[in-house]
Amino acid sequence: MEEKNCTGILEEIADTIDSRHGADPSKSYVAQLFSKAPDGMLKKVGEEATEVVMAAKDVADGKKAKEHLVYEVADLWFHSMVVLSCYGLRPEDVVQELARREGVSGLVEKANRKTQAPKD
Ligand SMILES: N=c1c2ncn([C@@H]3O[C@H](COP(=O)(O)OP(=O)(O)OP(=O)(O)O)[C@@H](O)[C@H]3O)c2ncn1[C@@H]1O[C@H](COP(=O)(O)O)[C@@H](O)[C@H]1O
Repeated sequence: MEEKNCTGILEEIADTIDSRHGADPSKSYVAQLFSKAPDGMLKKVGEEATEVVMAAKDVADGKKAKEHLVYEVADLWFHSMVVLSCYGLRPEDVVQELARREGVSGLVEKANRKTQAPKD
């Protein structure tokens, strides 16, 4: 399979997800998730996050191959992207935030969070 640029593929999937607003839930899984928002949509993120933790443990214990973790993280990223789209946000917004943090020690960033966190 042709390897795609990471940001490019995230943007393409986000475009598809965005296009599902108002779509028929019987024809689109993303439209189904939007129709269950917020609770049903957000519940999936919690489930997928738990599955990532379990997959990582299984990989660490040698019970599962590393690809299993990749598979579960892909589910988590996908469901997180659905939530972003629901609130008018894009993966580019997340990448921009990560870029802003790049090179800043997590310890320094943590200390700054108290003064720089987004306002409620
Ligand atoms: N990347 C994904 C993607 N990753 C995972 N999933 C779905 O996310 C679900 C993962 O949740 P689970 O493992 O809990 O599976 P499940 O039990 O079937 O899910 P539920 O019935 O509990 O919702 C599965 O149904 C997967 O098929 C995805 N569904 C869609 N996409 C992308 O979204 C696009 C639009 O999808 P549609 O709106 O369905 O056309 C697709 O072209 C893809 O690019």
